[in-house]
Amino acid sequence: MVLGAGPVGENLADRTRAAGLSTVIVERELVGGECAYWACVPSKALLRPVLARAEARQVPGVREAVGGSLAVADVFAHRDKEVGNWSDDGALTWLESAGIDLARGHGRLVGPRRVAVTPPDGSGGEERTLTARHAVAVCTGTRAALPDLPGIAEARPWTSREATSSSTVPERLIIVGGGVVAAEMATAWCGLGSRVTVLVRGSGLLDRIEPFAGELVAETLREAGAEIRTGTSVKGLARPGGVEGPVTVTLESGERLEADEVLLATGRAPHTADIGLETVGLEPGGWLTVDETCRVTDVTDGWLYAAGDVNHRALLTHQGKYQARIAGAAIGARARGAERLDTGRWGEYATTADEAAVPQVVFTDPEVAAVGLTAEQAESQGRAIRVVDYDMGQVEGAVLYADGYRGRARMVVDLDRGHLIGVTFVGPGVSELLHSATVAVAGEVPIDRLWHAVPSFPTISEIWLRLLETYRG
Ligand SMILES: Cc1cc2nc3c(=O)[nH]c(=O)nc-3n(C[C@H](O)[C@H](O)[C@H](O)COP(=O)(O)OP(=O)(O)OC[C@H]3O[C@@H](n4cnc5c(N)ncnc54)[C@H](O)[C@@H]3O)c2cc1C
Ligand SMILES: NC(=O)c1ccc[n+]([C@@H]2O[C@H](COP(=O)([O-])OP(=O)(O)OC[C@H]3O[C@@H](n4cnc5c(N)ncnc54)[C@H](O)[C@@H]3O)[C@@H](O)[C@H]2O)c1
Repeated sequence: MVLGAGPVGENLADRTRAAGLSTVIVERELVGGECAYWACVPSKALLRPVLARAEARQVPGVREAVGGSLAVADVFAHRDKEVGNWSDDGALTWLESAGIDLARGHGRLVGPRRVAVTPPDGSGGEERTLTARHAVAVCTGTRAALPDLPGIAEARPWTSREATSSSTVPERLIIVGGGVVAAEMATAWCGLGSRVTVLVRGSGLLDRIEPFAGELVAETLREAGAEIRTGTSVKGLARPGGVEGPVTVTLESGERLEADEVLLATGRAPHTADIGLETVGLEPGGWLTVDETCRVTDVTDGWLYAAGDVNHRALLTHQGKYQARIAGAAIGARARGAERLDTGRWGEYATTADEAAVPQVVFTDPEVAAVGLTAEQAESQGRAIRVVDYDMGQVEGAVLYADGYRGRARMVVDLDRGHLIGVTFVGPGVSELLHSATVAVAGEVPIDRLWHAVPSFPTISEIWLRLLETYRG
């Protein structure tokens, strides 16, 4: 039984079906989850035109043709199409073809292996209790975590949901936060025509990635007209004129800023407060701690699993789906009576990539793509490393891609193991470079062998050659 039909729940259900188990998935909103309707998909649909225009403006001969503003109505219409107009009809067809049953409603554990499903209000359905023969997998994802600010209810701030689904461009938009949602939404709404101000509590954007990435994104946002204020905390919100009026943001310094909307991009909280964890001896409301097969620790008989955002290992769709593939296979194998699974490092039933090779692309202008450890993270783990940086603007393929290409790459080499443990790129078009780095890190490809992986001329991939040449001296 799978609780939550986001990308992770869907994949886990698919894998347990493939393992021959009858599978039911419980979903209280839309099959497809946050990712499909209010996160990855709509945000990328809003960002793609902004990034395409930014790149085209760096190509002589094309620059002049794309000088104007975006056709925002077309951008929104395309976004709406990509999210199926917030209908899950397509996903239902897939569930049926995969042989997965759907129970619509809010799922809540009511004891070991038992889940009560409360149908949505007004559906006329009745609560029923389902019992799993083998396992229950919690894939309930997250919601926006909002700070406890005075005036927040009255101010009706945007969360990631409104920021990805709005079809109105606010004239002035304040974004609170400096993480991935803040950076991407600043890029999107600035490109769509809002005057954007980003209020960052810390010293810069994207502080979990190599510092040069956030610095270049901030520089580009500033050039596009956004204001990025670092070391700035918010004390309160207000919307004195009611819903139609502007919102006021009061800073710790006492300064007041006014905007038409304010987006709080201040992190995520797990959907675990109301799923009956207390009925199986777990604390409600927190992230679920799991082992390498995504089995929740401290549950007698090991029937409870948690995959995706809810276990807080890596809040990314692709990484959650990876966990789902492994957890689904482990549930299937254990149901067949397997007593020992290969859960060793990089074993068939181990989510090893979660700690060794998590890739992430941030779709800002320019794009940021990173996998594995930053230099600082590697050092704090006490690894003997060598860091190699290269200016991507010196690579012929990059210069041909965008006139005046600005970007940088870093590889972190583990000197004891002789392979890469982290790679970061920032620059136009780097998102499609990332998988080469992921293969090198997850495959632990010896750095001497990478020397024989020859990148084509003249592509941006020649950054690999430049990094390796610099390393070899
Ligand atoms: C603005 C934004 C942009 C993002 N962009 C990207 C991106 O480009 N790439 C990327 O990899 N990641 C991105 N992410 C992160 C990504 O959205 C999450 O990692 C991903 O959605 C996690 O999938 P999930 O299945 O674990 O959870 P979710 O997608 O949150 O799905 C959980 C599902 O469970 C349901 N549910 C919850 N509780 C219950 C219950 N009690 N009973 C029944 N159903 C329940 C929910 O209704 C939901 O459908 C983004 C996040 C945000 C906020
Ligand atoms: N392209 C992608 O892969 C993508 C895109 C969007 C989101 N995501 C995922 O979604 C997750 C959530 O993203 P996010 O940006 O909401 O969270 P985040 O944790 O990345 O960033 C939250 C930011 O809010 C700040 N913050 C927290 N509390 C605050 C407060 N009270 N006042 C001011 N600032 C405060 C933090 O300092 C941080 O800068 C991320 O983990 C990310 O991996 C991924």
